[in-house]
Amino acid sequence: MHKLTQEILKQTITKRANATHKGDYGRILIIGGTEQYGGAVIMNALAAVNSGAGLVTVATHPSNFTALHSHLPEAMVTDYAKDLTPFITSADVILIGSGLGEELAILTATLSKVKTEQILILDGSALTLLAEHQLDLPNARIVLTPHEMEWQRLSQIEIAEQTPAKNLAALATFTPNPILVLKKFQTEIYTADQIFQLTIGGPYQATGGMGDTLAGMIAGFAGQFHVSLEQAVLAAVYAHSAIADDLARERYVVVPTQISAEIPKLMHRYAQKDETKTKNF
Ligand SMILES: NC(=O)C1=CN([C@@H]2O[C@H](COP(=O)(O)OP(=O)(O)OC[C@H]3O[C@@H](n4cnc5c(N)ncnc54)[C@H](O)[C@@H]3O)[C@@H](O)[C@H]2O)[C@@H](O)CC1
Ligand SMILES: Nc1ncnc2c1ncn2[C@@H]1O[C@H](COP(=O)(O)OP(=O)(O)O)[C@@H](O)[C@H]1O
Ligand SMILES: [Mg+2]
Repeated sequence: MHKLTQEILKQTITKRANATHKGDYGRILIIGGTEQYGGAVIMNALAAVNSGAGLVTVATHPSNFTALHSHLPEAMVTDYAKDLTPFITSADVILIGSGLGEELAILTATLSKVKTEQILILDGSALTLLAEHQLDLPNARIVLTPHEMEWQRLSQIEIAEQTPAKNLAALATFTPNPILVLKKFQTEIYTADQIFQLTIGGPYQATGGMGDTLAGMIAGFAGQFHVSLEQAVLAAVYAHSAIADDLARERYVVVPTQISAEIPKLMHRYAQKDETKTKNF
């Protein structure tokens, strides 16, 4: 198992070229947020925009539009119950599932429209629905972001039995082969043949919305950095907990929206690598 270090951020976060525009930094479509769980997509979107995503559209229940815009006027919105085909077609990255609740039809319609070259991140309720209804994954570049209970539902491996060998074997049964971000204390990231472990982060992150924030960061990094999907995912996972650790030096708990507010500062430090060699992150 490879331990993740800040090297992943040094390798991934680079200075932006001057002659670029929002179209160069990823078109992200976020789908989720029932009436009850609107906060989940707000946290996805806050994280994606603060990670540098060029254009973010949120397809959600209309009751969430005003709250989303009051937090984030940068995001566009659409009703998730309408035909999302044009939004799906034009997206580089689709993140579906945070706060999606029981909206199975929205999930299956999305899975049927995703194209091979697109990045599809499945989080939260999408993972539970996948497991409950034994849905097939579409042919796309897929990232699964379950916590241990969601992975138990998907893999049928009890939490106490979730060893690296068993997790890899379960992952091999998925087609196409996804990247698995198994979230917990010391999150593990599984690719087809390698396992990476996060050794930073801690229980000050145990707040609802922390995973929604991570999913938005993965979307933002994957849409923006021209590195492998695996590298973008690893960098987002590391950055999320590096910020939490830094904030936790002066806080008992770190809340998800505080993490999003700090993302541009962390990215700035890594883009200025040579001036920050002595800093913690
Ligand atoms: N403000 C919001 O709108 C929020 C919406 N959320 C959404 O709510 C839906 C349900 O997600 P939940 O995760 O709450 O519910 P789940 O029922 O999927 O999982 C939570 C259960 O798993 C158990 N568990 C065991 N190991 C765990 C681990 N390592 N990490 C987390 N839980 C573990 C918990 O004790 C709990 O009983 C998702 O779609 C999620 O995105 C949550 O993100 C919370 C915040
Ligand atoms: N004790 C802990 N130590 C380190 N990280 C934690 C701890 N508890 C939670 N986290 C992190 O917080 C996030 C929680 O994700 P998740 O359960 O999906 O949250 P939510 O769905 O409420 O947004 C994951 O990234 C997880 O690794
Ligand atoms: Mg979650």
